[in-house]
Amino acid sequence: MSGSFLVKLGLLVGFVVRTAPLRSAFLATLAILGGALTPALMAATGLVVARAERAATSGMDSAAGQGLLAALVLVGVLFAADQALAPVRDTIGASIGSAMGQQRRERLLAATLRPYGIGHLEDPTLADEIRRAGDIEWDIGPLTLIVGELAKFVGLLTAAIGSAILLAQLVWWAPIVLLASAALTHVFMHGDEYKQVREKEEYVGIERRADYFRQLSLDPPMAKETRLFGLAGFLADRTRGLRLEFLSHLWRARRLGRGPALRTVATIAIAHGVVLTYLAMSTLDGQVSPSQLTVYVQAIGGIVMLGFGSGATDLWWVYQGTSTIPHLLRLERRDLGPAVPRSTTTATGAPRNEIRLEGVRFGYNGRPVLDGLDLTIPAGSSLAIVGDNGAGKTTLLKLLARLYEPDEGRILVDGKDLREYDVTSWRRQLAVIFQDFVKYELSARDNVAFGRLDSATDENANRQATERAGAREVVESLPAGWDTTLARQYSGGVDLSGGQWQRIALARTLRAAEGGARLLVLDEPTANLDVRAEAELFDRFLELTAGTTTILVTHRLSTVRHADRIAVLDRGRVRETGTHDELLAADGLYARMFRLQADRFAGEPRP
Ligand SMILES: Nc1ncnc2c1ncn2[C@@H]1O[C@H](COP(=O)(O)OP(=O)(O)OP(=O)(O)O)[C@@H](O)[C@H]1O
Repeated sequence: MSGSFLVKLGLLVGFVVRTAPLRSAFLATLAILGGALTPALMAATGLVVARAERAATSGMDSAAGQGLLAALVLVGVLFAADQALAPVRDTIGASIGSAMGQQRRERLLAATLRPYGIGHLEDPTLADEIRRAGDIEWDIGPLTLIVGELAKFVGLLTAAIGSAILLAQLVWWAPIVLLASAALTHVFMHGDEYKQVREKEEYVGIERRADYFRQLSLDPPMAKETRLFGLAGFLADRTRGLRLEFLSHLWRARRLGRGPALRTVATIAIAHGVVLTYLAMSTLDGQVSPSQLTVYVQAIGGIVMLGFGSGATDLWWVYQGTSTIPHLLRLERRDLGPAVPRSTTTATGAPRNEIRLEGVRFGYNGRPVLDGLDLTIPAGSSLAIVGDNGAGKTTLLKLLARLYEPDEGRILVDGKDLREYDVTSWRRQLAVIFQDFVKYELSARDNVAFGRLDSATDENANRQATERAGAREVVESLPAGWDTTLARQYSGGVDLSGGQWQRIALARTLRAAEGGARLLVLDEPTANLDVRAEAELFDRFLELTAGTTTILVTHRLSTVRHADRIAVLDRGRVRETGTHDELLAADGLYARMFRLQADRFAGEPRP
């Protein structure tokens, strides 16, 4: 029980109170009331014993007999009240707990969504911190249970204080000795467990890794590959191994060594020996009556409860519960990246003239990907970007979408730095399909309508975009049409082929374009289509989007020739730009790439 525990406890209590002030006050009252019932019950039992002695000699009809009956009724009422309070306290505790869980989820989400970029989401230290601020699943109970446990512990503490007051009537030092012994034995028996909670926070990485293994085994798109490679058993073994590694730390901490066990026994023996001997001698001397003896023996139990049994368990839960809130608060304070900057410069209607990248440098973790890149994209034209794997094509698109900001250089849209524009309005000008576009496990309608959420219910627009993307037949073939969930894991759901998915994603982008997006960005949009479908679709696409600025990334150079201009990206820079014919005539990098692909398709290598 360190000072830091008390600070964390304060944070937890603060969180509880702010989440539900009235319910918390009611729960605290119930907990204290419930706790006070315990010493009251002890005193009432003493009364029963005292009156029973007198009633035994004077009979039940006597005043003493009536007094005994009254004392028995009192015991019954106190006992019933004790029993009735517990479920009410647990119910209120659980309701505050679930409100806290909800609050925490919302605050976690708000903190991680606040930055407008995505760089922070790729930071492993943040992923660990999110896990710590959430419920660490393994062996730590959900926050929902903690409030009830806290209330129970407050009850036990009240009961222990009441018991101490009762016992102090025997001799002032007895409660002090027993409280000290309860605290010491708790530390001897559970000290390592507390240390372990602190250490467990270091192991969230193991837990994340095990979650991933589980997902690899169970998530259908991944499971198909892992089964084929015969990885199922291996993954199960690795998951089990990681879990055991994680739990072994717990077990080691929980194993009660000989030293702590001996210290515990010795502490109890000495403390209880001293108090009980004093009590026995006082009873034999006639200073303590049998009824007082009954009360004192129970009071000893009431104090000791704090260190053992349910008191220890409650405290343990509370301790674990206190570990998550500081992480949440730290995460909220942590600089995860700039929040959406306030700007009154709307990007609506941009780009009208051009997008210009000037000396753009950008890298991940200090490793440069784009290195002094210059590129101009006239508004209303189509540009194809080609380059080897890893050349930085997708990275360039992400910079345009402001998912990252350039480390150096700038991106100008109509002569103004992109950073000056309001980021939300700029993103509304974009319609992007990334290579790894999202296959929403939702209805076909949602999958298309998400391109323009503010008019998602416009069925006509959804249909038109789908028709234009060549996805009408895909939707028509679905068992429940637009309402079909595009994932087999849901009842009535179906999965689509890679090409069908791509058409649906294209429909989503067109939906955004028809809703007013001015810059269409397609990262390998036709990689899953057959050659004929690709040619048809791309011709149609450029025709439909004529006048809209279009950036297309592709490895298929047969597609590229339809674009107004082509930019070749290599080693972080644009090395060549021009039309297909100009670049072939220049006989540079593009010409070499084109010949290589043409040879492959022709099947006859040229010299
Ligand atoms: N989120 C990321 N974190 C760290 N490195 C990254 C990240 N995304 C990409 N990279 C690295 O940046 C480089 C450029 O990646 P990028 O995806 O932009 O290339 P690309 O030209 O689109 O490649 P491809 O043709 O294979 O799709 C690669 O070396 C890649 O490993």
